[in-house]
Amino acid sequence: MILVGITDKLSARMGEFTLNKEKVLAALSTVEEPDLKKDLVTLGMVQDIEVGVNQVRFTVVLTTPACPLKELIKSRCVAAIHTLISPDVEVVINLTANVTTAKPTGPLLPGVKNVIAIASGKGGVGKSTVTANLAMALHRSGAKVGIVDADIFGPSIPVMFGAEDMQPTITSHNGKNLINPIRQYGIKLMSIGFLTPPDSAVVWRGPMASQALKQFFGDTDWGELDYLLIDLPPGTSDIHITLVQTIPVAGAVIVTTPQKVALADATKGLSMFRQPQINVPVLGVVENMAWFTPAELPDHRYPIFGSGGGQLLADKWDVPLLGQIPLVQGIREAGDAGKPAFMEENQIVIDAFNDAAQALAQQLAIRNAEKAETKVVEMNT
Ligand SMILES: Nc1ncnc2c1ncn2[C@@H]1O[C@H](COP(=O)(O)OP(=O)(O)OP(=O)(O)O)[C@@H](O)[C@H]1O
Repeated sequence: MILVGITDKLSARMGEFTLNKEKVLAALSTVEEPDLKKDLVTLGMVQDIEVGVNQVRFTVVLTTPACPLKELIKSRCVAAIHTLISPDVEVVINLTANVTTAKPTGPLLPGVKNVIAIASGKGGVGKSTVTANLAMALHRSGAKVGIVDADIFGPSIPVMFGAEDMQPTITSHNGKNLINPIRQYGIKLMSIGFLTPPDSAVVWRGPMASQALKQFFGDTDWGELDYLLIDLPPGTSDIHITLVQTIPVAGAVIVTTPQKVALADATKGLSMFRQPQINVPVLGVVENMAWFTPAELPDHRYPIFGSGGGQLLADKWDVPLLGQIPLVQGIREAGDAGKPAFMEENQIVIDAFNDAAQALAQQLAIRNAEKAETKVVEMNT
């Protein structure tokens, strides 16, 4: 966070208006954070006010660098000062972010602010693709991001990040050996794929798989992260239970494709998080392969898997539709080439993942402001 010196005592008398820190605070206390429904001053989002001659500078600390409302908040701050103090004041706003968390600092993942589970009812709907590209979009916005590939039986994150030949190193911290996650394209990654030889069939029994997942949290040095995305196996499994019992999960995202058969499965996946003994808030639905857009006709949308399914699912469970990702050949090609499609130059793809990432970060900020502390789920199994 950039800190600027505070000149709280400086007040400048300009023509018919007085400019001082108190007046600026009073004006900004009329600006509501649209999602959190409280004013910016009460929320502690205004910092480092500096008053100069006919000019005011201050910092607005957002709840996420991926905030989709940044420009709106900025323009409302300017409008409040112009309306309540004077239209002649020059307003300079520095936007920064401090990602919020509802997670207590515990022995596991002490520096990780938000753990987000990415789940799907059915296999092959593009859950790993969505996870990889959401991670890239959040990272580009300025957030610190990691991915745990919890798809123990079919890990695809190493391939999607061109990291299948990489092996994590081990470092000793106070006598304890910790795994250093792989770092690729600015994202920290951990996957069972890094610990087993490529092409070897991994035969894991349930308890072994759960044990491996626990290591990704207990024995991995994640450092500081704003968002740790967990790419879960499709459906419902022991891995899901292990996850919520091991670490506090802030929320879940359900990835689905629009057709009826996928929705029935997605409903099962979603309802699992809503079960009282699991009780992980569902942050929303991402509809993948929402329509087909050919490279040579970027304005065309062919709803080959039907349309409106994601919205239907979201409405049924009263959660937001976070985004719709088109079926684009380049997304598949990029995944196979080991570079998430978000890094390529297809603006349609970049916009789709950016919108979904912003909506996700926004829902999480609302969840962190409204809901109780994130807890590990305790169950008698
Ligand atoms: N929007 C898209 N456009 C084009 N291809 C896509 C899209 N989303 C996913 N794919 C491709 O579909 C295939 C399956 O995607 P992915 O591996 O992400 O699915 P998954 O749900 O994680 O699968 P699994 O059930 O094996 O975990 C991959 O080849 C991927 O590149």
